[in-house]
Amino acid sequence: MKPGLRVALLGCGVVGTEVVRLLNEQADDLAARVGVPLELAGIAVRRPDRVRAGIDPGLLTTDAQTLVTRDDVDLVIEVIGGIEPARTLMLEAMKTGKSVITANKALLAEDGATLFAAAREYGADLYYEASVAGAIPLLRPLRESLVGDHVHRVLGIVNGTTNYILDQMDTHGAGFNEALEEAQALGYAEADPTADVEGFDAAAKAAILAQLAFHTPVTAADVHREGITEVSAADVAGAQGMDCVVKLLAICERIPSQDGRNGRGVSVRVYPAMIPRSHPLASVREAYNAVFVEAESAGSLMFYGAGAGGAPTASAILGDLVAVARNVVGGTPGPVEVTYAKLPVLPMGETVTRYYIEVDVTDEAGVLATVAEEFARHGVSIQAVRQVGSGEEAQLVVVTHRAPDAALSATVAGLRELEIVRGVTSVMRVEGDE
Ligand SMILES: NC(=O)C1=CN([C@@H]2O[C@H](COP(=O)(O)OP(=O)(O)OC[C@H]3O[C@@H](n4cnc5c(N)ncnc54)[C@H](O)[C@@H]3O)[C@@H](O)[C@H]2O)C=CC1
Ligand SMILES: N[C@@H](CC=O)C(=O)O
Ligand code: NA
Repeated sequence: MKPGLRVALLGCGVVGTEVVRLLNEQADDLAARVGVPLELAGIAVRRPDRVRAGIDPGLLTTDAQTLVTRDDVDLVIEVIGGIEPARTLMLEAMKTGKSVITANKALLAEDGATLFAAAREYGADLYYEASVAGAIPLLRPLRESLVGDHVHRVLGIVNGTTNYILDQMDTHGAGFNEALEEAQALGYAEADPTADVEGFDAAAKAAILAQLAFHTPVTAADVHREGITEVSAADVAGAQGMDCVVKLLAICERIPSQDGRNGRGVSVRVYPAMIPRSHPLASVREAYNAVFVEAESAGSLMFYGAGAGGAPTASAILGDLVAVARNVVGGTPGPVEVTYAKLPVLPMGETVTRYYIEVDVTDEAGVLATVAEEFARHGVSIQAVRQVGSGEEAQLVVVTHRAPDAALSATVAGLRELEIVRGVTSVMRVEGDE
């Protein structure tokens, strides 16, 4: 057989361990698929003394910098996570002509431009399927299969940890912290789970998706982000009362304009929202992910599968590894990102959404009219309103029609100022309906 391609692995945690296992277990098949064997040249770790079953201790090093620049290394897999030293290591690898495979959405969403520029400059491949929606082939379809189409919208559940937590709260009445601990134990959560529960992880993925879908530069800082830490048992119960379920959604939309096909700009946002139980996303349980892509000619496509966890993520990495290795063997580099469209990312206030609002009110004549007037004052049309309880317990539950988010939040602020309002107890956007 021809000489093999030598692979450096950076990081050997939840995902890295599974990458090593698959590389070992599937060595013969991978060699047959690529045309040459793939051999592990070294594994950069922080704690080399830790016992790692099935891993040759002779491969371990704490010197990642030297590993990525070694002459006998052809390809680099980065599964350390975070911004530094991951960025420097990947840049060093590409500078020395090595292609890179990464699962690092945080870095791609913060400074993908630098990485893509280096890939272009040094003729290296940069593949990152594992960075969004774990095992689900989603980036390659956007990057290759759909690159001849015109994508209007990408919408879905892209964070396994938060979906696991919300699912446990909905189906078992579990508490937030208890469900988060389970998700961590199952290997779904980021090293710092704040990235999951505050929506940073989903926002990074939304930025990557929007950039690919709309061929326009989008970074994590452009994404409107709300996490699930404020989602209470009462919100979940409120959703159940509406025959809805709460999901953390990532939504990337091209906002139409009167003139011009590209649209006025794009809206990229992440927030918990109610969706009807009849919606396909409502049945996405545990740490699964699901994403709809709506494109002009292809129509609506749905991608579903394991969005987190060591083995599923390693599957996406191995897929990229084989693709990149084939490119190296064939001497044909993979696709290079283009962000020619330069569409503005529109402020959240201009995005059109719907709200579900629960208001504690004094139970007296004219209250409904006063509340309705506040909505009207901001040009927000009410779709449905009902009173729950009476006397001290009186509550109005209002669901609006679609309106600019700025008008909806101004309405909520106005409601809080009304004398007859004792408190606004739940505010949540409603998606997947109307
Ligand atoms: N766990 C999951 O379900 C998924 C993770 N990812 C991404 O994959 C990457 C890795 O995630 P996990 O494996 O879950 O994290 P992890 O925290 O389990 O593993 C990261 C490993 O890198 C090591 N490390 C950190 N700095 C290092 C350095 N300078 N040199 C050598 N080793 C270093 C850590 O000691 C740790 O063992 C992250 O970018 C994450 O966002 C992507 C999709 C799913
Ligand atoms: N922490 C992430 C891991 C995959 O990207 C998640 O929970 O989805
Ligand atoms: Na993926």
